[in-house]
Amino acid sequence: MRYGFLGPETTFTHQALLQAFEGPTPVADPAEVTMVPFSSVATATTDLLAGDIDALMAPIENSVEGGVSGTLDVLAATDSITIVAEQVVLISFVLAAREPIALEELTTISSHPHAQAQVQGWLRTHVPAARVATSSSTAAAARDLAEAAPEQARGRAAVCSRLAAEHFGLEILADGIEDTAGAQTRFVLVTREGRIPARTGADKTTIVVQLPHNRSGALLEALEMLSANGVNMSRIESRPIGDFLGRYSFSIDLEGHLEDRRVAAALRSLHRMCPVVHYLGSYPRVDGERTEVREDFADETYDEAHEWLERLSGMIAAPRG
Ligand SMILES: O=C(O)C(=O)Cc1ccccc1
Repeated sequence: MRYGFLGPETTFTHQALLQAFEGPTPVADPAEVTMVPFSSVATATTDLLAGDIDALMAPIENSVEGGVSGTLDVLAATDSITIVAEQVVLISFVLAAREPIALEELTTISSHPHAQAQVQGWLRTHVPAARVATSSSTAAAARDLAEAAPEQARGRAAVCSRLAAEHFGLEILADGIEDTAGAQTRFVLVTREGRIPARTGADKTTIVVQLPHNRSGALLEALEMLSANGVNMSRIESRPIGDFLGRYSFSIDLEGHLEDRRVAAALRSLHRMCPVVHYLGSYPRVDGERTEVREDFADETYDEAHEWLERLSGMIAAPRG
């Protein structure tokens, strides 16, 4: 099996993928997996859809910056991708260069846009004159600097993980330069085939919905369908659909599994109401936190209600004919 990730080795996405093979419920046997680096989530997604890779790890949400639009948009655009697992990685950055150098002498600092956003305060204070350049990943910034000709490496530094700096043999000029300590990024592992991992009792379900156009209170109505079935959300984000100004889809994480009657009932209601509901998958929560379900939202209660109605329906007289 071939699993894609934003490369090269030692990116945060690579760390998320390695984490997915550890712990009590590994997503696969690492001995059976070839890890394939990509330079963007978009190219990796094309290869996933074409069948060149079997799965792909991609960042979806950051505790500081919020949703990762590239991933959210890819997920919203296709029905043939399923999320099968999530991972959370603690994010901390170092500033690294080829040789020890005074911060005042730095002219260019390269990194991935997510990393740039998370260290911008530190860079403004400590290296205000340096230009910030974009790399395809934090580890790519470290690797490119390590491999550059000496005259091209002069005055340059990379923002990356300590692991990447050490792996590519760079000098760490400053450690822990993130503006928010303890920031985390959540990643999802997506596959092409529509097989849904079984319910564990500590699960999440991800959907993307488009609401009926120009209907006052449509979002409220949709949320009421979740609330009426005791379904809690752990993320909701709006993303432009792209065809007209003002048209948005909503990317939503729900607490629970498709196998939970309450989640299934909420999805049925959303399907009745919304022109588009993309079901993106149900998968185990990485924190293992089990969902507390009130008695009136328990599977048995839904089943009893269903049986009750079946009994009543059985009493309806056949039409006279
Ligand atoms: O560039 C990386 O290392 C990535 O995996 C993308 C990223 C960058 C910064 C925070 C989280 C993910």
